[in-house]
Amino acid sequence: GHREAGLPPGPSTLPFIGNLHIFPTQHIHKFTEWAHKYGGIYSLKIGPTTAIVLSDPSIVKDLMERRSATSSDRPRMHIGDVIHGGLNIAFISGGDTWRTLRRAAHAVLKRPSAALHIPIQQAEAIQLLNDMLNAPEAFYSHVDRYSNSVILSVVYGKRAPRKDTPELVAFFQVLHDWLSILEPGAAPPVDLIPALKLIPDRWAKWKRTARRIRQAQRRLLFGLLEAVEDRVSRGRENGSFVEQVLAKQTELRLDREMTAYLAGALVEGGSETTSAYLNSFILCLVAFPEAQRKAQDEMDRVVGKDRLPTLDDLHHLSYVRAIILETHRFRPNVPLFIPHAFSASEKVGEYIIPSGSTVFVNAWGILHDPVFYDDPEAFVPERFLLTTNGTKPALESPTIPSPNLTFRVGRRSCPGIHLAQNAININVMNLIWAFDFQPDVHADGSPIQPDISVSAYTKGIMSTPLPFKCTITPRSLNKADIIRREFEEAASVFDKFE
Ligand code: HEM
Repeated sequence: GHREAGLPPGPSTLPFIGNLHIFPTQHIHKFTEWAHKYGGIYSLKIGPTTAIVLSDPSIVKDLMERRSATSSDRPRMHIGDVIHGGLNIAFISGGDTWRTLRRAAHAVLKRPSAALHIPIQQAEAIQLLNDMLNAPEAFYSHVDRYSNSVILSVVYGKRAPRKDTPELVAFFQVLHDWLSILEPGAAPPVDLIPALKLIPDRWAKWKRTARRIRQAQRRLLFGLLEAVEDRVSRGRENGSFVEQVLAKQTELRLDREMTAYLAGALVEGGSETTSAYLNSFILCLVAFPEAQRKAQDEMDRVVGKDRLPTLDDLHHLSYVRAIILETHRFRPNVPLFIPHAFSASEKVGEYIIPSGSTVFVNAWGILHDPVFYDDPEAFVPERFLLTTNGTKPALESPTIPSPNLTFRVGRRSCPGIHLAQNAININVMNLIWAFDFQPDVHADGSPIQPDISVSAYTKGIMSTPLPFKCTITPRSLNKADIIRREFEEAASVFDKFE
């Protein structure tokens, strides 16, 4: 389609590719290059649909916060609706069902509720250290196991001690199947050409695939739910999300169907995001040894060598806090957010945004904007010691981007933020305390320069470092002993989740 009058400017129209309005296939920096050329608000025409990209924090604030009543929808995703029956909190429109799911998610994920999960997060984090000690070359998959296991414990009270734990394998197989059918080209573009939905089943393979995925997902979600109900009936509660929701079902107005889908969506939302961050953090440590050394020095000064750090220590670790924020800024893991959609048309200056347009919040572009950050392409934790937002000193811009931008703006903000931040804080401190992270070496012993460019990360909604190698060694024998001892002690926490 051509660009209608009144739309913000943008690159020439893109070819007709199914689902591109939901799953960008371009690398994130492309969206930012376009922002440099066309401005803080521009449009993309993708077939008949319009996407708006926001890279200016004051426009983001205006549209996504002040006008959140009309900017909190999600783009239509027919195949997704067929699979989850309109019950996936992250992908459905902002109507009553979403509000009910959101209220329940918030009830069990707000800051004080999230704090109840710290013991299992800590125990799992100790297993992560122990796994890295025993098989450092497999660190990447230890991190994946860690974040999958924690979220399964938090949501269902059932952990995954190994990468091949059946619940874990089944969950992520089904998740993978359903996300891959949404990828551009995997199915015909039914959202762009609604008539395609009318093609009878026998010629429409996607319909059969979608039904098969739906059935597999339901077997899994209800199986996990039943296991919790069964445990509760035997008086063996362990504080999981599903237990809390079951206990408050009437108050939260969640039926069994909604409970099952909400739990599933939280596991989906909470696993890959956390591991993406932690693996990205490790890559940054390897690529920026100077920053790693400064963080270790601070850790040694504040915590010492004879005990593991705790969450309370973070108040005294300003450089560690800065390195956490700089990792978010430098390589945000959800760089374009989950696309929103407008439920009514809106005017921005002289532009008209039609109802139904997709909106991408270009968090990557904002967090790399030289107007706000000195030397934005460099990894400089010190910027967060200079100013709380890491932005240039004495900025007079009315809207200075917040480092929390990687989690939230407006009504669809990440409900898992507290759980995620606790996980990140615990693990970052542990890793800095425990190990040296160094580049992998060539056969002759010379270091292999780690690739920290955006092409070392996945494209699309999630930006995760592609598997990479590095050398991980404990910083002392005593620390290795402490890790082994703490791991044995963690068994008493694990007991309740096995
Ligand atoms: C490093 C970790 C994480 C990051 C960076 C992150 C970031 C985000 C972002 C950017 C969004 C989209 C916001 C929007 O569209 O406006 C989002 C949504 C969401 N996140 Fe997270 N998240 C993380 C961890 C988690 C965890 C641990 C959970 C679950 C416990 C979770 C559950 C969700 C859900 C359910 C949504 C959809 C909300 C809705 O559409 O109403 N996330 N997250």
